[in-house]
Amino acid sequence: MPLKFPLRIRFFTHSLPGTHLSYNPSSSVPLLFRIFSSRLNYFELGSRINFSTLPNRDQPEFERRSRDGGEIRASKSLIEDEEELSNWVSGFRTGSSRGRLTSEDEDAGSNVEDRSRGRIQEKRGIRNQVDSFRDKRYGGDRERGFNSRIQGKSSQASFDGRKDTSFRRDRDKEDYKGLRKREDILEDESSDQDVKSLVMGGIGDLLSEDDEEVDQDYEFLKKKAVSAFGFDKEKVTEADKARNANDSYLTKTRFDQYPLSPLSLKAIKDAGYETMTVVQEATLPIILKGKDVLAKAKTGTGKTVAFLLPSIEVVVKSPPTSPDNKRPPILALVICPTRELANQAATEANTLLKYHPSIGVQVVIGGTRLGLEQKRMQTNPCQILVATPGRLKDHIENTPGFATRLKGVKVLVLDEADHLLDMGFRKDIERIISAVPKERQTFLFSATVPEEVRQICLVALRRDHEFVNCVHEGTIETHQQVRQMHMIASLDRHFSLLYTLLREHIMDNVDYKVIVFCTTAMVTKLVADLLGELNLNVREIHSRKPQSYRTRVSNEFRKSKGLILVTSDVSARGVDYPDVTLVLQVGLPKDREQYIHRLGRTGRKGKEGEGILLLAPWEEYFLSSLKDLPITKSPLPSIDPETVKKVQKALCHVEMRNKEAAYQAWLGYYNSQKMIGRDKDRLVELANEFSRSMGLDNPPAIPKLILGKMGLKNVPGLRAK
Ligand SMILES: Nc1ncnc2c1ncn2[C@@H]1O[C@H](COP(=O)(O)OP(=O)(O)OP(=O)(O)O)[C@@H](O)[C@H]1O
Repeated sequence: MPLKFPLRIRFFTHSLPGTHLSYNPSSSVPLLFRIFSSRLNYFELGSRINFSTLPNRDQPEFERRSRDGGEIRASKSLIEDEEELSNWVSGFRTGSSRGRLTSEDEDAGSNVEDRSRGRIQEKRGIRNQVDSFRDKRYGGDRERGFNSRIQGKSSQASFDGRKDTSFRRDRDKEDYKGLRKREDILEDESSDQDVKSLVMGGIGDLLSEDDEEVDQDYEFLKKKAVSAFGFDKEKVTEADKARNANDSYLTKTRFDQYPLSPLSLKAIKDAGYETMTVVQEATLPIILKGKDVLAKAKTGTGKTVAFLLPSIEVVVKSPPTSPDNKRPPILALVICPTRELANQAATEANTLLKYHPSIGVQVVIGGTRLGLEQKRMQTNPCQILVATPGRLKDHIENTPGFATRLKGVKVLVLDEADHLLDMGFRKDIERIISAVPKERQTFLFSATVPEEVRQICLVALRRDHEFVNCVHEGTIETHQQVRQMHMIASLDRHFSLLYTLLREHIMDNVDYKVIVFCTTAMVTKLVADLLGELNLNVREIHSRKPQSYRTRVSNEFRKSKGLILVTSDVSARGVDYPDVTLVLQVGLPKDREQYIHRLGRTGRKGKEGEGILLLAPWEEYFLSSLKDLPITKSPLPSIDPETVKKVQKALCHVEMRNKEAAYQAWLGYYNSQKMIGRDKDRLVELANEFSRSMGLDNPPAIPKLILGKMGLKNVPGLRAK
């Protein structure tokens, strides 16, 4: 077929430096997006081509690459939590959301339906998004060296489409305001899994892409790549492996070896940072040269300082703003996926700014009053702004003069970049990037940068950016000094096991500090209630708690010892709690990356730690995604009958409505997991097993509307109300 050949060529050239795959949605048959959305994920050409420009150095454990060609990942769950869903459902009932349900172009960002539809669109139109997004970044100038010169037409069309969408967005501003209110509650966008999974669960099946034709194309492309570049696998030397095994996060390089402001150096010294960490040493010289950077480095190895320090330098070197300027520019913009992380980054920035009194850091996050933030930004110095995406977008659209201030941005940072560029945040990030100048420096940092997200990263970065990878391919992404175990036990034993494991850990560690990760916010609440009933010293953090409470608990946990934090994924990434002795993950993590980030809450700064993943037998398949990590099977501790009784008794004291909410959230979460959600009968059997494990033989009834949205209407074993 004539169409196929050019598609292959274009796809292939995408991995070459300075080239760009173009995609014409009108002609590019489903075959192309099927290749992109599934196979390219595993097409590792990007990771195998090292365009290193650094001279050989044997000390730091990083490698640099030119931009490479991973591809777009399948999206994640999109609905934030039950509250959002039920709000939306009521909106639907009253007809207020109806327009959004049918309009393809609606772009209210936080609308549940938008998001769920977005997931399908991501699969189908992802190439479009990258093209049009890149158009924005490069001002629609197709002559900027991408091979889009050949394919400019289609991209221009999609750019026009975007203009249309933003026009509509303006038109619907009022409507949008109402939606933002709801989004505020959910500012930890896509961090809690609850009912955001509900709607998506039924969609998974539509997204299956196995197809013989795709297989053939994949093989063809792979062969071409290997023959063109003459190698099939990135070489990992013994020296690399030895360095990784050593796993030291500090280097011998001092900060004063670089041309940093003396006042910053003084603050660094006061903070007790003597030498640079690996990622700091690897990125600082490149950033100081003015380049964009995509950096991958293990958890807890100082990425925050790595991006803050050079950002501060940019601010220091910028001319001071006149006091008469009513809209002084924001010079550095740091985006973090969660509120806790944003607060933490701001605190670190303040540490580094100790001797720069005229430079101010402000934080804008959801869950606080917009008006207060507006006032703070207006009355205090605000050259550096740390924000979560939803709230930042809100300010862009609703705070007078804010958009003008953003025009001063010289540095844009995306912390946890892979997560921010994932589907849950993508629209907000697009909006934000379009609000800051194209002429800027951009830094993307994360402990995980899956191949399939790399392509998306390109939309924010300049063509000549550097990829700094401090985790060599072929070496492990987690810390050697963290002992990782998994345990497989039937659901009915999970609560007793959890209690037993915690008790044993407490007995062995006087200064214990444990984080228990649960699948959803409501399951987190249930587990926290249960452990509290069992007289363990617990705190809980998840998206259903008010922000003030979350900040308080987070600060308390940071400082304490002898405490267990039960949490959802709002604490999975970036949060720096020192000296965590154990991370216990109960149930299926959202994906491999989330497992790594959660585990990364222990073993920070070279310290030791322990990680346990507790799964049910039908969740065991997840382990195949961790097979390159040093995680071993652990025998189950024996549980004495007294413990079982004690746990059952404690469960009786947990409020019924919390159990009901946990059941519904559990069902929604696993419904969205492709492997489990596929077979609805089996899913419901498992959910009812979970219900029994809470002591409820009769599973709680679920509103019909919600069952409908989950695609679970009339599935035997469910009770509808
Ligand atoms: N040069 C340094 N020397 C010693 N400690 C440092 C240095 N730089 C940063 N730190 C400390 O290391 C700890 C971990 O840093 P940070 O939270 O930035 O890690 P991270 O790599 O961003 O982790 P994650 O991937 O989990 O987000 C922090 O307590 C920070 O203060």
